[in-house]
Amino acid sequence: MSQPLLTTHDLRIGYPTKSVAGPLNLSLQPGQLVGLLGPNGAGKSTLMRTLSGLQAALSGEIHLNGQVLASLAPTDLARKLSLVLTERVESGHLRVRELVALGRTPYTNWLGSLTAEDQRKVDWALELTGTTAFADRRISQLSDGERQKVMLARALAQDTDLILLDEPTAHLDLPSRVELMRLLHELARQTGKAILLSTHELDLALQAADQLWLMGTNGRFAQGVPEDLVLNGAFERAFTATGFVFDRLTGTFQLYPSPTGPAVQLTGEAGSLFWTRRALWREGYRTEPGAALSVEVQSDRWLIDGAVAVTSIQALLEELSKRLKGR
Ligand SMILES: Nc1ncnc2c1ncn2[C@@H]1O[C@H](COP(=O)(O)OP(=O)(O)OP(=O)(O)O)[C@@H](O)[C@H]1O
Repeated sequence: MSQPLLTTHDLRIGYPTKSVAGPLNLSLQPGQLVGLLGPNGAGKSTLMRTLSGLQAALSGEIHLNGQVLASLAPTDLARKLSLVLTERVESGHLRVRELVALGRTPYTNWLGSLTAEDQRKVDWALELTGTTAFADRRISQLSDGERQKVMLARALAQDTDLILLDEPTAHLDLPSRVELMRLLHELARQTGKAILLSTHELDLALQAADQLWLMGTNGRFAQGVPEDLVLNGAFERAFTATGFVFDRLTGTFQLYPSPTGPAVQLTGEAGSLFWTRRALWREGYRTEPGAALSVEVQSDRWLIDGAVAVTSIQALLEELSKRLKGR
């Protein structure tokens, strides 16, 4: 494994009146997408602000490319690390290319004039984020998803080894969230940059991130490959206080974790089985092997007690309800 880009050493984060988490001994590798997850108030923003130098650590050290972060001058820091915050951009009157070019500020002279190399980096950043087509539009004329990609382009134009994004998917619809996560994953791979993003998108982060940093309540912390954290229970523990039950089999949180209604034996084809189980649980049915009432999921139908076939989950629920009333 290559040298870590960022490490923390017994880092404690928080406020003069309140310690939020620590001691944290973290490490971030180049070329990796890392998802920072945790319930509301766990300390994700506090950690992001501390790692980006916006907020002082309570104690401990952060090393970036082997240098102590707190000792770096602002311009040096801006050449090593870029930060994309959730807040809407104030500069709506700027055109996309102008905003992305602001990413070159740490490299330009006091007049802010761009060299050919700066222009090349801006073009590269627009290209990588798929924003070249609206480079001449004003920021105020973009959708939230487009604007978020432009903010990412600005961070790329800044050409730092580390990019931190605080809830980049916050205002986006599902397709845009999926697209942005996929883009971030590809960018980490293609550019060798380390990307750390805080998010509430548990499902997407589980799929896209190379590593997860899990912040639980009470300062609990775990890091590792997402699947390891699911299998060793750390993922569930980070969210236990939320009152939801995490289903390791499906990687989802259960809204109806322990139904107490009539038992159904459920067998059959995997894909439809998942959705059938979900509908049965919502209606309060328990799914148990050997139950008197049986449902077999076949490719295009559901067979009840080996005899009656229905062709939709709605019809299945109606039929089950009828049968139970008749018992
Ligand atoms: N300026 C502050 N002074 C004191 N405590 C603060 C301050 N800002 C945040 N906190 C507290 O620090 C803890 C962590 O907050 P933080 O905003 O980092 O959590 P978060 O995980 O980002 O939450 P969310 O998911 O809701 O954005 C919370 O208990 C919060 O109340």
